Amino acid sequence: MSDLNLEEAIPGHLITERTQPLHGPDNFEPKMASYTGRLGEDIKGLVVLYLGVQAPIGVDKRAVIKNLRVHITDPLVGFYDEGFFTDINGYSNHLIAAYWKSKNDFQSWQNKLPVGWWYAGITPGGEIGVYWERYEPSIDDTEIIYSHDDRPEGWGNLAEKVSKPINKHGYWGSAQDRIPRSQTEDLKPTGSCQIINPGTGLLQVKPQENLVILRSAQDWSDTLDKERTFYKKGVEPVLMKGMKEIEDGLRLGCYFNRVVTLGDPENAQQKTYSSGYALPVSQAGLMIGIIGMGDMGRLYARKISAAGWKVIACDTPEKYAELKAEFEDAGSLITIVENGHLVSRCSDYIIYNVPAESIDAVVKLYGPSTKMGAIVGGQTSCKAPEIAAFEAHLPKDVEIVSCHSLHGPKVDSRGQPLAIISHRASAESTALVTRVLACLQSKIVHLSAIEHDRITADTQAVTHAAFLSMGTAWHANAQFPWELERYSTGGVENVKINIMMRIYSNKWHVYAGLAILNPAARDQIRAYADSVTELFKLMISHQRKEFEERIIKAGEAVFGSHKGACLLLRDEILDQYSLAEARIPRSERRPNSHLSLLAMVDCWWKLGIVPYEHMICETPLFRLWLGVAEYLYRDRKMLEEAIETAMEDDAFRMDDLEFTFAARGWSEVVGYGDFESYRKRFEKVQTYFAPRVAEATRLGNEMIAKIFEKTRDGETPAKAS
Ligand SMILES: NC(=O)C1=CN([C@@H]2O[C@H](COP(=O)(O)OP(=O)(O)OC[C@H]3O[C@@H](n4cnc5c(N)ncnc54)[C@H](OP(=O)(O)O)[C@@H]3O)[C@@H](O)[C@H]2O)C=CC1
Ligand SMILES: O=C(O)C(=O)Cc1ccc(O)cc1
Repeated sequence: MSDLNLEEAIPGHLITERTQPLHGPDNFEPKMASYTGRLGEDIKGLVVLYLGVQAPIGVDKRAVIKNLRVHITDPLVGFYDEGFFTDINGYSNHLIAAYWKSKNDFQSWQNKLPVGWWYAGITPGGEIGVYWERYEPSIDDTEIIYSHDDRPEGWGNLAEKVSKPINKHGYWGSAQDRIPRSQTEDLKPTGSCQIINPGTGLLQVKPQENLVILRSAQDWSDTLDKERTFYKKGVEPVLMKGMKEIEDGLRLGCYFNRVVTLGDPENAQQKTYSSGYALPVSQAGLMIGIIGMGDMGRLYARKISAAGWKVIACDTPEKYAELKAEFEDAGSLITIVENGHLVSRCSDYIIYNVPAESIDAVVKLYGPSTKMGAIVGGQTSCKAPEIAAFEAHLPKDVEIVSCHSLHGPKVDSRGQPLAIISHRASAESTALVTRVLACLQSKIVHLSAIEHDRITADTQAVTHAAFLSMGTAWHANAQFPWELERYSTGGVENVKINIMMRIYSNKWHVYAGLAILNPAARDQIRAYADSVTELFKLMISHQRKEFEERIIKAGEAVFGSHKGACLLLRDEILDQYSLAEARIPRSERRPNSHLSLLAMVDCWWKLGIVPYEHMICETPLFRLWLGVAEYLYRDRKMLEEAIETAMEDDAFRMDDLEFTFAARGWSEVVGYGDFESYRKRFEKVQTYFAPRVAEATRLGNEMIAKIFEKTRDGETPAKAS
């Protein structure tokens, strides 16, 4: 090709001194000619708009398309075309692709139209949906390449002319080399893809910076006989196979790809184009390591790989074959290896998902194998020992960015808090971790390790201590609470029973680790046991005045500033999720002393904790626990009944006695830092309740999903009465 006098692919006025390396071999000469469209030098940036209408096949979309078309056929629109395709979910789509030469032109066009014109008449939840994808690439973010010099395509239709054969094509990475900005920037992605739901059925997706958007087209309308047969039989099937592969090809780095035929189904042209949204090469190339493939490791591996990142994972060597069979199916982006050394040496970002009490030993074992310059984090619920292990055993060139999903593995991660702890890391590496974990669609909270442990001591450890104590007390009294009339009273009792069962259905080490290893947690659990004991003593000695005053004072301190605010929970929802066979009508319900809740509020008051301030790290269980406490304290009648019952009614006395023993017992075990005694206490109760765990888990999941679905959809909770 050297005799063809190749033109530089980057337009002359955008050439600058290159500081980034080219991807091709030195003195590369393309084997065949390609051309580019030359846009006018006055063009500083473009606006691209894909306007789509989507509906099940057979549904008439014509009226909606007509409404869009009316406004697209406007002289301010530089170029547009229309086409159709069936998407990966089997819906039929009509797609208008429109291009403007400047933001000003686009804005002038937009200003003529009423707000929301393009979805006017669309009913949320109806059969027809519309989408609006707008991109505003600056001119040095664009490139065009053609195999022929007489077939403009896409924004190439805005060009003044077509070049002579160009120099940068025919090698891997050449597309990036043709983009003017790649002369001085590596075009690595920054930020994270975000999905925002502003309500009213609209969903906004904001991709990270440096997303690759491409339109590639084929036009066989001029082919005849042999050439057409060659295209139809030899080229198109292979092309379509490739298109299919990248259509659901996050593993190849492509968010999605659509193959559009120009025209409409009744009048299809002999032209197709595909429009794809790809991750930059660097994302596809990164390897995410997971050490520990238990409940949380699996959740992370599945979500991260589904978002297009390559994952390499291990658990203990005995589980290698079983995990390999489970995760390495065709097309999977997950590779299973025998041990953490193999994960560590090739991963760019490693997440330890192992029990908290073994974090030091596991990091000590695999940490030295960590790839140079990698990022390492952990999922354990208490950060002090995890960070200490990283500092002790990781090479100094390794960065540390930890995380903590504040929910169990069976809870939908969307909208739940996710703590990111950037401990020893550049802003870039923290951003990378944030981008990888964006696939969980959680609410990201950036905290230091110390802040994290202080807050979670309250949101998690004390909450768990209360429910653990309930289970221990019911077991000590040989009761299944849902079989007893006095606990078949709906609302608050349902929460107590379901959450108690939920905790005992989980692994003991999860709760032991976060309570025993977090010094703040130990102190708070002790304070809770003290509150339980002191209130119980006032109850059995009938010191009503002191008891009542204490309850009211604590309630004022904790809930006083939230009087007008919305309640976190509602009885109607909680009532639905009961393990009991018979439900007692609300009017006939026997009040409870609610010692566990009164002591919780008393403990918050004594420790000066305002639990609402910790909502940034709320777990589903904490939200429920605070929700029922709030519910009790803001319903004057219910609180008075609880005080009356605590003082005068012996029906709950035995339960409250055992609850007091249990709270002190758990506090002691945690105080001694005794994992083995913790395990024994936990498993004894776990075994007792095991027969009903499956059903309780289902109910608990439904209850949590319902409550969080309401919150996520922005529905206002009940107003306080
Ligand atoms: N479950 C939850 O609700 C949440 C848990 N967390 C935290 O996340 C971490 C993981 O919890 P979770 O997934 O629930 O616990 P799991 O017990 O389900 O998973 C931990 C896994 O790590 C494995 N493991 C232990 N040692 C090694 C090793 N040397 N190499 C590779 N794998 C190893 C364990 O194997 P084995 O069992 O054979 O020892 C187990 O399969 C814990 O620190 C927990 O506190 C955080 C948020 C929520
Ligand atoms: O919601 C809770 O408190 C749970 O029980 C689930 C859980 C357990 C451990 C964590 O570190 C985070 C969440």
